[in-house]
Amino acid sequence: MVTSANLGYPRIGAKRELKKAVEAYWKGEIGAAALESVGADLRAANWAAQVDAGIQRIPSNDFSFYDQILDTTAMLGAVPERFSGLQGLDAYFAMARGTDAAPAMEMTKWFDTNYHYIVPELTDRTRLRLASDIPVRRFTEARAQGIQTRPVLVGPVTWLALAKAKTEGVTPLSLLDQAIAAYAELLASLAAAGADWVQIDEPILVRDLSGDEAEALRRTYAALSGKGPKILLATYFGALGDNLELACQLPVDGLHVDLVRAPGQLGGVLAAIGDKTLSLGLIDGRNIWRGDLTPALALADQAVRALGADRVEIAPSCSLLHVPVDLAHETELDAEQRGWLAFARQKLDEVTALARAAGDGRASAAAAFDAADAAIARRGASARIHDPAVKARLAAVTPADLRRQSPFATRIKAQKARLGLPAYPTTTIGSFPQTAEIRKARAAHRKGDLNDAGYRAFLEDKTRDCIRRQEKAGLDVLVHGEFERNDMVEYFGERLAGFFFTRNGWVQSYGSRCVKPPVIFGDVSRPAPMTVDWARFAAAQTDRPMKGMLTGPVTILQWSFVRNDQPRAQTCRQIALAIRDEVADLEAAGLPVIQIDEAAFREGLPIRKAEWPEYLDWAVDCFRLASTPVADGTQIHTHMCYSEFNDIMPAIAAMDADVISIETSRSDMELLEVFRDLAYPNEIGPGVWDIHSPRVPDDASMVALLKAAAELIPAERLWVNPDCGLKTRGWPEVERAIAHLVAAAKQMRSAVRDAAAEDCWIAG
Ligand SMILES: Nc1nc2c(c(=O)[nH]1)N[C@@H](CNc1ccc(C(=O)N[C@@H](CCC(=O)N[C@@H](CCC(=O)N[C@@H](CCC(=O)O)C(=O)O)C(=O)O)C(=O)O)cc1)CN2
Ligand code: MET
Ligand SMILES: [Zn+2]
Repeated sequence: MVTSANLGYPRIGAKRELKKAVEAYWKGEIGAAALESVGADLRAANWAAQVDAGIQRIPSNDFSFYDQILDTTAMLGAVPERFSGLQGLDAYFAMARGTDAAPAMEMTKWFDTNYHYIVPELTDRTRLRLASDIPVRRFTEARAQGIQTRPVLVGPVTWLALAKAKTEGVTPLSLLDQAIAAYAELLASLAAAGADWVQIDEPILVRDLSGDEAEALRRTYAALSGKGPKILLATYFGALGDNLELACQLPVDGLHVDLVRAPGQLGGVLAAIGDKTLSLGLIDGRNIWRGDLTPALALADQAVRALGADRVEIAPSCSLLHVPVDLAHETELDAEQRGWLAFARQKLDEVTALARAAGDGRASAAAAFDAADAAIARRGASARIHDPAVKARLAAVTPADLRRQSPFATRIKAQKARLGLPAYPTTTIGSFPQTAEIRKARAAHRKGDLNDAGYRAFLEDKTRDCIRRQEKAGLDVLVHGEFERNDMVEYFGERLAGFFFTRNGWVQSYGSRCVKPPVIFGDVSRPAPMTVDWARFAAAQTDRPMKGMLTGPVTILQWSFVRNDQPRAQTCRQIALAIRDEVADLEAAGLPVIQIDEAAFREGLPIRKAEWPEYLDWAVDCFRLASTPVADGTQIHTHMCYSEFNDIMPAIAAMDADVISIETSRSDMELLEVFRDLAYPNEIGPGVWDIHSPRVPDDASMVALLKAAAELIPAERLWVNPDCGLKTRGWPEVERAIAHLVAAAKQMRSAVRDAAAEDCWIAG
């Protein structure tokens, strides 16, 4: 028999129950017991759905109130000292979100996904130990419901590899022995509780590994094997590549490989796997397209022939955390498009159909296979996918379309003359608080309870108010606030041809925050301007420079579910042309500054270094294609957040934006050393306010960050701005923080003036 398995299920709930409960807990509206009970209900419902689908290996401990890496950090007792006064859930959430007394821990992207994890912090005083038995409690909880689960653990080597050492001389791997001891204790408890298997995720096996990391993997699994339940080592998001032998030789009982991203690795894995069980990741856990079951079955058959049915499992490529919960809730999609899709719940059915067919022949799951074949064929043949005009326009793009008229040194003079800004100009990243009132109005408009004129008037009011507040605070370059946007990608998806979107296709992005990625199914074009009306309206409300606000092509690509019938680069170029038209229209409407956000530029980087140059080439070209149709005097900004940028600085420079605003405040400006070392030529706004935390920084802390920045970057090239947009914050904290931000810029300006006066004095 071939076994059906799952690696992880979305925990937010089909109706985002977890988000609502967690946010209610933060607001003090419900207590810890009520929150725990929502968590228990979600887990029970998820287990039931998997039993119902016929999944035989069902995960537990894939649930989390915020993030599974943070859970592991707490489990290993690696709570940073600044949170030591807090207990239980309050300590846990404080680590993620910060408190007035203790800044939050860093947050960054999980491999190449739009999921963010909380970065573990290690110091010379960190002592790892098994500080929590949550995985055992979850296992027992499922058992009480009659379900034998396979607990999921983040692997110790991946956890350490993602951690950041905060004191000199500490390297994460120096804590390996402590981690191994904690995991050994945990595995023993799981075995005692009745667990026969555990799944340990070591996705770092698809990265370029250092020799130390490879050695750490060997040491860890030599120590953990045979000490408790059987171990399935899970790898995903890519090929094992040069780590294939290593992965196959580790003394574990099973190995999971991603055959959606890397189908070509099956032969090599079969040759090297020895007597392990092999879990085949055949259903795409990163996209929403209906599975192409026939070629997947060919791979499964190959594995069964080589290993025998009893040693083969069929699974999604990775945890289903990265796809929406259930297509059943999409009642407004047209029948054709609906037939193209599979969300988490549907993917479970695909897994069981494949497992049955791999064990008992295709005929045993004929209906599922015939339906899948027909759906795939219909999608390929759909007339809605192809637009000859888009293809022709793309073919006609020339190198001149990728260049500004003049080099930066010339452009910046024209821009300075036009904008007349002070030193250390202040601005924000675009969005202002998306209050409950705004979301309610948008929901009412969508339902038809608020008509177009009423919604428009409401938004005009909010926009005017936002501009007044920015003027009052004394900001230099203003924004309109993005109140008309549900999300910076979904809004554009809704206005571009080649996209459709879902009503309830939510995916967790970080903590309680979710996104509803639009679906790119066909050639992309812009039927009409998307932002020009609002930009023009906003510009007319003030004498100060107004910044037009767009999302860039790479970010729209990265945060959508992308068609899988042509290379991503091709799709991205089509989006770039659409944004290029919008940029030209904003310039024609008189906007002197246009920001093109590329928040996901780094996230799109392939996991393997060997694939970086190709990606960076087309990603930079796409940004340039989108951003270059303007005159020298129009200032192009870009914005990036939430990533480690150090290793892609030359590409960021090659984008040639006049100004880049970039997230830095949680990492103490260390990023700017790279800007300095590379002699980054253009202007930079290093974020001085961590907007992902409710904590309001004072002006002194911002001045300290700016002084650190001014040590590294010439003052005349520095801007003052937050780390990211303000949509998740409330107005009271925003008003206080922007007042501090403007005050900090003024203090820096007076320092510039004093220095200038001193120069005069010396010269005189
Ligand atoms: N796509 C994307 N990826 C990203 C980011 C991003 O901004 N967008 N930023 C980074 C991550 N940061 C994020 C920051 C904020 C949110 C966020 O605020 N998400 C909102 C949803 C945003 C949204 O789509 N809002 C819609 C729908 C809101 C809603 O829930 N409406 C209610 C009704 C209104 C009500 O009564 O509250 C409903 O439909 O039930 C709107 O404003 O219209 C949330 O979780 O709550 C997400 C990610 C990286 N990745
Ligand atoms: N302009 C966007 C905003 O301010 C950029 C956000 S990047 C995640 O919200
Ligand atoms: Zn941002």
